[in-house]
Amino acid sequence: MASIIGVSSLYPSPSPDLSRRVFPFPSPSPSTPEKPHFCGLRASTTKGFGACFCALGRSRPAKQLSLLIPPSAVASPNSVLSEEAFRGLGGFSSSSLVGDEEEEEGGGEEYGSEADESEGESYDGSDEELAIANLGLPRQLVASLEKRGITHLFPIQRAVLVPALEGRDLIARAKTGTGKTLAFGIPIIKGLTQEGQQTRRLGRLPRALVLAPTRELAKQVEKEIKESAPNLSTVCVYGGVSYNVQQGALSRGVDVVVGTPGRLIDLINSNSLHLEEVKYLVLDEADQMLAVGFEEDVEVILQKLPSERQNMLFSATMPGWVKKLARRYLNDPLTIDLVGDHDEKLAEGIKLYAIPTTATSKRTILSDLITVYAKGGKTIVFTQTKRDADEVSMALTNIIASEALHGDISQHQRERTLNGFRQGKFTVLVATDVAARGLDIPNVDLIIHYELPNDPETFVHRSGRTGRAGKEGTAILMFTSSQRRTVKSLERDVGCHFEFISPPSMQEVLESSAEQVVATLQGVHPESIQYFLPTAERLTQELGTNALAAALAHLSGFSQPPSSRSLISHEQGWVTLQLVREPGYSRGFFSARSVTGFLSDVYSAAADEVGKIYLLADEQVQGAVFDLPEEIAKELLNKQFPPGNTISKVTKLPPLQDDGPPTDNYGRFPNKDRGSRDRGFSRSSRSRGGGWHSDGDDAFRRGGQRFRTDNNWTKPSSRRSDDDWLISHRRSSRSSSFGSGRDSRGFGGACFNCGRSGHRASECPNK
Ligand SMILES: Nc1ncnc2c1ncn2[C@@H]1O[C@H](COP(=O)(O)OP(=O)(O)OP(=O)(O)O)[C@@H](O)[C@H]1O
Repeated sequence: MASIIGVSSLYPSPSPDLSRRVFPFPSPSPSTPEKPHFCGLRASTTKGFGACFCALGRSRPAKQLSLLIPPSAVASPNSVLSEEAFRGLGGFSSSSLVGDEEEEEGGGEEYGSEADESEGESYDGSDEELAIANLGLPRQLVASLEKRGITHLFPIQRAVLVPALEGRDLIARAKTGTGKTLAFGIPIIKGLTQEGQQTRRLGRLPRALVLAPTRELAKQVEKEIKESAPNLSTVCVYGGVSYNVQQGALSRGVDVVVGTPGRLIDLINSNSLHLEEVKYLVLDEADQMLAVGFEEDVEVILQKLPSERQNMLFSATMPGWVKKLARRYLNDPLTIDLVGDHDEKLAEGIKLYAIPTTATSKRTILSDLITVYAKGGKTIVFTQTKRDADEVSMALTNIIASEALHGDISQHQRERTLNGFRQGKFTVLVATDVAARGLDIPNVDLIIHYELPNDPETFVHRSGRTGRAGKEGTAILMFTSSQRRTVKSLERDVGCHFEFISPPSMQEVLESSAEQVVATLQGVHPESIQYFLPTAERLTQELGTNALAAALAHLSGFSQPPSSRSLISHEQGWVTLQLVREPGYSRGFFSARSVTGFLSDVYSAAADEVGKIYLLADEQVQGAVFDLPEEIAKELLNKQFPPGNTISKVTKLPPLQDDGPPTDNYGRFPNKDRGSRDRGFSRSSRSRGGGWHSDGDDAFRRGGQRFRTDNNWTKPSSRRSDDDWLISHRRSSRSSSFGSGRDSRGFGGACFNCGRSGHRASECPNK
């Protein structure tokens, strides 16, 4: 028999020899997520690369699908016949899809004739043909899937089904949340179920083995298989928990074992797990096995398996080790790639935003983003380090219920946390990348990359925790100004596009908070309401709608008025003001120095304390916005201004010149300072780990984490002074430019009177 190695998610293959054919391809639409349209095949094979044409089942605009066959990843010319993956479902109805009910229960009535007719022909998929009930699958399987709302195959499931049922070895890749688990699960469940009751003896040895890189993923695969096939015995083995329960389950007899490599090896070595009857091997997230240092363990396990088996390998990328695995352990594998090399790697339905931040403003912005963008739904915030995950979660807890998840948390607590999050007991999970891969948590609305991920793959996997199974979701990337280039690289590498946003305004935060409170109020039990009616009536009489407004304010967490907040840095206690100079009063070139000069003339304390200054983008109007501490701003607004100049507090930022003028060294931070800081952002400083491990027995096995020097992909520690730089930039602008004694020799602004730099208006020679 052949072997199946697992299916992982997606990612652009680094292999330069990957050839691509692009085909119109329907994908699950948010409106009908459960009914993706499938495609048949009009094959063309050129230079050994398989290709298929997928015909749309309806008139929706076609999406692009590519079927990629990297020659280096496959074992023989045969295996590049990837059109096999999309052969009409009818093509195997007479053999592979023979319903086991026919054999076991005399059923199997629902598949056949139509499919038979399409054998060997192009296949124009339709809802009917993708209906799981029509595929001759075990009735129990169809019923349990239907119970979970799974009635039609997803694309990767469709592509894998035929070759898998024919016993082919497979290498597969598809986007996040597109149903890869059932892509291998359905054929395996069918195969095992078909073997009949006689194999269900006590103490039976496992016939299917699924390797997963993390405990959480292993648990999830186990859950998916258990729920789909309650008739089979599925056991999950992983580290961090006692051996006894797992050994007991294995000894009672098992059909499917799902596990992480470390614990699997321990159980094999202790004679608790015997692999000699394994017929199906799935290697899920194969490239991640490499990334967390499991390559040796995986090979040890593969060598212990019977040679007659079917292998399915799911891998987002094809690093050398995965290719070597495929060559060494797979038999003539068929490669199915539903991601492609150049297309967007993110699942559809994920809306992407990017937001510039600084280290100090991050946390305030974070809670506001969650309030405004998650709208009370589930959010996962990804940090780079375990410490950050703890700290961010702690800081959030005062505002929104949140929990941390990372590798230093005990396995039991990790499971409790994940369950609580799944069940909606709290709405914000702050996690390291331990949660980035594979976790399937229903209805996560928002992903926040609190720090940039280490590489594009991690970005895709983190983001892929939302927008699953055809649903919609939002991902927001927080970055500092020096990480702009990395954000651009990310767009290029992932084939995505960010919409750049500003921090939510206080108004938006207040409105969203109120909306969420209103939604919560709608869930209050009518009986509870009765208890409070008399008080509510009295309050309404006394205070009118103010009573309700006060309740909303309190429940929104705004019992006290919101403190002022900069619109530029989003720091609390700061206010953003706008200076506008009327055209008739122009004194030539207007720059940030004009602002500092103006301030020093009007109220020197303001010049001392001014934060970032941005010029207005409006060519017709000379002006700028700038930050001041709240008290100083109040004082300034009470001053008399020279004619033609207005200063006002703004509640929304006007259009600004991008990043301010490049030569702007208001506050004396010439670009060379920035450059030298950037140069300090070196490879050697990037040594700290990302803070997660995948298996307690294999704690802190890691390796393979990569970073790019070409476009600034960062290791966790690269956060170091990047953010600090921004802060010191502004703070030292205060101390160095406008330092003690306000010595005019140290004056870094421009004269308000003549516009030249180096002196104040009071000392202007043209006065
Ligand atoms: N045909 C289907 N119809 C409806 N829902 C499905 C279907 N197949 C799978 N699902 C659901 O879609 C969700 C995502 O599936 P799964 O976790 O297998 O995705 P994945 O591709 O492995 O994602 P990732 O790459 O992130 O690991 C699961 O909740 C699963 O139950």
